[in-house]
Parts: sequence; structure tokens; C-alpha cells
Amino acid sequence: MSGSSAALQPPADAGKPIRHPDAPAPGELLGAHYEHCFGCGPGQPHGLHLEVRAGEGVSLTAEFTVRPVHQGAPGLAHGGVLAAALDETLGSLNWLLRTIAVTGRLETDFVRPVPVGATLFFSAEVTAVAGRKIYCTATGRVGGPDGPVAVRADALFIEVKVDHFIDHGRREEIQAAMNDPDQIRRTRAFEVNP
Ligand SMILES: CCCCCCCCCCCC(=O)SCCNC(=O)CCNC(=O)[C@H](O)C(C)(C)COP(=O)(O)OP(=O)(O)OC[C@H]1O[C@@H](n2cnc3c(N)ncnc32)[C@H](O)[C@@H]1OP(=O)(O)O
Repeated sequence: MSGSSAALQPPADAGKPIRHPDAPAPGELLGAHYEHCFGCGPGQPHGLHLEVRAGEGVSLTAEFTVRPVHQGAPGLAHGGVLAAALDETLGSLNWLLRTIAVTGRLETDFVRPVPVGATLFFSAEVTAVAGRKIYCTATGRVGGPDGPVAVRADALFIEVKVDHFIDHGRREEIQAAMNDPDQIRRTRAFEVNP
């Protein structure tokens, strides 16, 4: 089964996404936006350690290898972990727009079981932008970038101001992230470049 709900259909007046002039070049690794992010942070021992590379336009590719800590059924990836990998992949697209945005809605199709040890090869793109709403889609394949589809998702991200994190995040982590000596990560977390 596939196809997304009405909430994920862009309105008729939606525009095409515009790649930010300072977006990383195609093929370049995006790196982690936050040391302790479950999706991409190197400081998260059970995290996904997703590796994301910029693509052409407002698109990217990402890889995630399923480890034993990611199991649901014996020897198989947990569906929630796969959804998290899709969420992180899709969320990374916003760096190519230089927009801070959070997931409002994520609709996932689980097409085939994904065993422990398998690498998922994701490709994702922003399809439309309407005001604060960013529409995007991702596919995850196993066995290689052209392998069979295992998961896919459509999502709606909503642009927010940096205050979203400052107002809602726990103080100690916010403060530590603001003091992060890695300027790129700090910029990704706390600055919006229109
Ligand atoms: C620091 C690192 C950075 C970089 C981070 C990079 C990687 C991030 C990791 C992956 C991403 C995540 O997991 S992010 C974490 C998971 N997500 C969250 O925690 C978000 C929790 N939700 C919220 O905070 C809020 O609901 C918001 C911000 C999404 C929306 O609230 P709001 O700002 O008050 O806006 P609101 O007026 O309600 O909605 C604006 C428009 O969007 C539509 N809209 C809102 N939600 C939905 C929805 N679920 N489904 C359909 N449509 C929706 C509304 O109808 C409206 O349309 P119209 O009337 O204008 O037409």
C-alpha cells in the first residue's frame, strides 16, 4: 500500500523548493547537527549514526546500518527505529534550505522486513514549500542504492524560530549546545539564514 493523506498534499499555490546558495555541494557529508541527536549524533551510543550527503537541488542521500540495539522482532529492525531514520533523513533536507523546521506529520510505509546488519540507502527530496510548510518524501532501499524498496515516507515539516528549542528544550542541553565549539553544528541549531 502507498499514497499519503490529504494533509500531505501540497496546496495548489505551493512553490518549488529553493536550494540555499550556501548549501553543501552535492556529495558533501552534512555531518551531525547535534552531538547527542539519536539520528545522527556521534555521542549517542545506541543512535542511528546516520550519514547524510547533499544531493542536487534540494535532495540528499543517507545511509544507516541496523545494529542489534535496533531490533524489534528477533534479528529484524524495529519499525519505530526505521521511522526515526526516515525522520532524520527528511529533517536533514532543511539544512539545504537553511530553514529550521520540525516534523509535523510523518507517514511511513514499511514494505519489507529489514534484518540486523543490513544497510538502508535513503534518498530524499523536498517536493514543495507553502509558507512555513515544507513537503518532502524519502525512500529507503536495501542491498544498495538501487536495491529493493524497504521503507518509504512522506512528511510535512513546519518552519519554526530558534525559540522553539530554547522555549521547550531542557535548559542544560540547550546551554551545552549553544556552547558547542563546533561552529557548523551551532549554526545549524541556532541560526536561520534566509
Ligand atoms: C535544532 C536542530 C535543527 C536541525 C534539526 C534537523 C534534524 C531534526 C530531526 C528530525 C526532525 C524531528 O524529529 S523534529 C521533532 C519532532 N517534532 C516535534 O517535536 C514537533 C512538535 N509540534 C510542534 O511543536 C507544533 O505542532 C508545530 C511547530 C509543528 C506547529 O505548531 P505552530 O507553530 O503553532 O503552527 P500551526 O499554526 O499549528 O501550524 C502551521 C501550519 O502547519 C499545519 N500543520 C501543523 N501541524 C500539522 C500536522 N501534524 N499535520 C498537518 N498539518 C499541520 C497547520 O495546519 C498550519 O497550516 P496553515 O493553517 O498555515 O495552512
